[in-house]
Amino acid sequence: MLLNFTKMHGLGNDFMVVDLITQRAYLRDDQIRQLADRHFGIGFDQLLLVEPPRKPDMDFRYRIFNADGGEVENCGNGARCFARFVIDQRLTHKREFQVETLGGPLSLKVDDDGRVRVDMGTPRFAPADIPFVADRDETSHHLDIDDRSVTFSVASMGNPHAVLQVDDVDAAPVGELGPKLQHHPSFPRQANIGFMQIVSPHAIRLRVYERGVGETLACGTGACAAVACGIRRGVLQSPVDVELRGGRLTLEWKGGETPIVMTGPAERVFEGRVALN
Ligand SMILES: N[C@@H](CCC[C@H](N)C(=O)O)C(=O)O
Repeated sequence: MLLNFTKMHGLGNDFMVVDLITQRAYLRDDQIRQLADRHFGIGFDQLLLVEPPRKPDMDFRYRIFNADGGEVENCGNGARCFARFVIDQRLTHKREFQVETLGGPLSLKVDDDGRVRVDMGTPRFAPADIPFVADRDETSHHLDIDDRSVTFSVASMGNPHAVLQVDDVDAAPVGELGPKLQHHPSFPRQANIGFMQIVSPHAIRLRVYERGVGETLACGTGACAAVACGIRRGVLQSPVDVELRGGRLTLEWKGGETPIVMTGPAERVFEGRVALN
């Protein structure tokens, strides 16, 4: 069968977006891995599926699959692309709408300049919510990896994150320490590993080694987790500009039970049609 799709990106974190409202398809995890392959497939970090809502108060169901074929709870850059996609495809006439994800509901709003604001929900820090194996909810945790003690904070944005503070993000051991911490048994569902350099209380630089993908050019939920952990530790103040390898996001968080709000771009790259084997 032939499947219509749109290739999009949010700051270089790239997506295959599939409308499953006007067409029907089921993608197996081996098919997702093949499509995600940058040499033998289309190439993407995540597959985003646009589906009808299952709950009456929601506009759409937003499903996310990593390049390794695993379904995940949330994707921030994907949420902005999702919002642009449903408007461009005329699947809604609204500029502001609610979507259900595996990680909970999100509110999306497309501004007149095309940038998208996403209410990403309330960050959670309790170890059980990540999930992370620890006795207590603390702002910093430690693990021994290869004979050195690694210090980090943890947060859930629906999906699991660990955030390490580094002096120079360009020199950070993202490709070496990222996978080791990500697969540590203390993270039973693995985690996305962020390396954060603090530039000022209102600006950070960030690289993220993502679960199910590896290092990406940007991670929206990783940006939310880094800012939330930094504000909770008292080293950052809202609003915070987050410079990722693919560009910049703005994050606002008033703390406590309030939602974290992310603003950034969403770009269409091309339309295509692919045969599913
Ligand atoms: N790139 C995303 C996060 C995608 C999911 C993540 N890899 C996970 O496994 O939780 C973002 O922009 O948030």
